[in-house]
Amino acid sequence: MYPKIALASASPRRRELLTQLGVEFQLIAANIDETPYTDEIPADYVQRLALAKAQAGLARLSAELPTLGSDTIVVVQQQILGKPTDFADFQRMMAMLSGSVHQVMTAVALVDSQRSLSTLVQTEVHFRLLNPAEILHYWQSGEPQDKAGGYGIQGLAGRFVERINGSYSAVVGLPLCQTERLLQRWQEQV
Ligand SMILES: Cc1cn([C@H]2C[C@H](O)[C@@H](COP(=O)(O)OP(=O)(O)OP(=O)(O)O)O2)c(=O)[nH]c1=O
Repeated sequence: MYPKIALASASPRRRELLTQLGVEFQLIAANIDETPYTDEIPADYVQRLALAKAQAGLARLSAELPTLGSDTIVVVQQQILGKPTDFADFQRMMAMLSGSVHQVMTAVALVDSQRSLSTLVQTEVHFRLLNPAEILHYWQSGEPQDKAGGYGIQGLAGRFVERINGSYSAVVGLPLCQTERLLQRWQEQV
């Protein structure tokens, strides 16, 4: 149904979500510098990274395919939370998320040497209050370490989430509905 694509990602979640769409894909590594520019706003940052991942992946392919890159960030009090570097960093993040509302932004970009399409999906996530014992316990589970904002809604941290307003799959790493729409737009343009 959709053209075969390349997925420029090392994330197992993105792999699973793309499989859910029934898209045939090959994996390609895309290592990019994720440092934000000075004064870069979160929406610009996440879109720039998704595009950079897609372009880096495309550049490594031996035979060209439309290449998809994606990036997810957690934004709270105008700050971008990436992956926690250590326990102290994680504690700082949990203190900001506990009992409050934050935004999860996921950008998706699809590129080849001729064109580029992208989308940005924003979801509001409401966390209940967290206590120090469960924060320590959660860190020790090993789940927070490779995740933006230090949590996985699809895992043990699901219990912290009172409600969301937006796309669940976007929080996990790839918005299913909007990504499918992107693939449809890509095909229609040919
Ligand atoms: C908020 C949240 C993030 N995440 C994940 C999604 C992303 O994999 C990760 C955010 O980091 P990213 O830098 O977006 O992606 P990544 O480094 O894991 O993979 P890639 O190779 O594609 O760059 O956090 C969850 O799995 N669940 C959640 O609830």
